[in-house]
Amino acid sequence: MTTVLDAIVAGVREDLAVRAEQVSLADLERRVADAAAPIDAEALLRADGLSLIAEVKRASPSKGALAEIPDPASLAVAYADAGATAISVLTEGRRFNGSLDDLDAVREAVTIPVLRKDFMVTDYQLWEARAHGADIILLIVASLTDDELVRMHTLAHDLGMTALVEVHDEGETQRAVDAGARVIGVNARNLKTLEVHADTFSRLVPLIPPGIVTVAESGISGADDARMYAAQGADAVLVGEALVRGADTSAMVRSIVAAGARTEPEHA
Ligand SMILES: O=C(O)c1ccccc1NCC(=O)[C@H](O)[C@H](O)COP(=O)(O)O
Repeated sequence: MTTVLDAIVAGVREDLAVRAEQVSLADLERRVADAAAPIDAEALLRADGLSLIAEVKRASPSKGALAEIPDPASLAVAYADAGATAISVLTEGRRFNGSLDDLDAVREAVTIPVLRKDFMVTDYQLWEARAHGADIILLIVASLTDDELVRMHTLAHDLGMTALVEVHDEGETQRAVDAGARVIGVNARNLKTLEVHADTFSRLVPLIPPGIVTVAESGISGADDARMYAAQGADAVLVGEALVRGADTSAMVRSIVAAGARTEPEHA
């Protein structure tokens, strides 16, 4: 049966083939050589307190249109000024209405780490991410073989980027750990069914060895959820919809950051 994730990845591969015709890998390699050095996002996410990765998200397969975001750079600046640790930029065009232009605009506008959030299935996309200034890339375990996961994780680190390795069940968590992941994102949204289960993080976090940075992703609606994940030991939360739909984005960022700062992990 074709899942939502399969359908997204099929579209990503088609769009990628077009871009690869226009910009060669050699061109990307030259741009990477000239690019500013990436920021060590892993170290920032590892720091005390709960970090917030705030997402620029216009639309999604689960909810359709969320927000127009005509100026992603000013949204990113608002996130950064209010205390976000990093900015996530969705660059997939068909379902999320994002682009590499959004990534460029955000990269230009902020000095904190930027995550290229996309469905990475080839090495080319990693070079592309770095050429466009990304400090972090997403590797979704469900859409990669073990060999691809290890190879792309290694390449991301060789390019100086942090790899956010995303899982949503026990098997994927083990695969991420075996691949040497240093930052694991536990996605409460099952990307095959789009169902969100808020208990996914607490179920999977015991399987993640100490020392690996953990990020709770999806379905986070505000400070109460952030407090809950901080108490369960999350190092960071990744929030999209609640921020782009909220009436006062800066206030919501500040409240999430403050909630995490005041919460001790339950096992501490
Ligand atoms: O958001 C979706 O509907 C979605 C569907 C299929 C694949 C990925 C999807 N989202 C990507 C994300 O991981 C989220 O944008 C991110 O975790 C933020 O989630 P939220 O705060 O719930 O917007």
